[in-house]
Amino acid sequence: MYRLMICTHFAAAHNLMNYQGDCENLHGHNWKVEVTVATRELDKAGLGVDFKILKKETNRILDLLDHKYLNDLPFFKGISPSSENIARFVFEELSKVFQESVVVENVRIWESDNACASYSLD
Ligand SMILES: Nc1nc2c(c(=O)[nH]1)N=C([C@H](O)[C@H](O)COP(=O)(O)OP(=O)(O)OP(=O)(O)O)CN2
Ligand SMILES: [Zn+2]
Repeated sequence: MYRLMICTHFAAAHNLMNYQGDCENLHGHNWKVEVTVATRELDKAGLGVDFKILKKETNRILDLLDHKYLNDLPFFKGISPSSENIARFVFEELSKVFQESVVVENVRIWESDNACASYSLD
């Protein structure tokens, strides 16, 4: 199995729902996003998936979040826009993009240099 990972980022505002503390107030982050996909097959160029395509498709999804107030977006209606739920959103959207031979394994969302959450099917 080949595993590929790309890193990208977005910036947005949010406030956690049902949370008591600073993070219930409006604030923002520069989130770092790591996406891992797996494939058993390589194309004639020796690529599992072109990193350019993986970045482009991930960034297309992140554009839905970038410079937005996450709590206002349809996906987060009634769902707290935590790093966990952002990871699930990116995972589910990206999983719609690729054929069966390319499996999205993990999406990791870094909220700061020292705190991250990830989502995978396991
Ligand atoms: N499991 C999670 N815990 C928290 C999340 C989250 O998404 N998943 N999010 C937050 C808040 O968004 C908050 O902005 C982050 O708070 P905190 O970790 O305290 O960030 P700081 O920058 O203040 O970190 P320090 O290391 O204390 O400076 C909270 N928890
Ligand atoms: Zn936050």
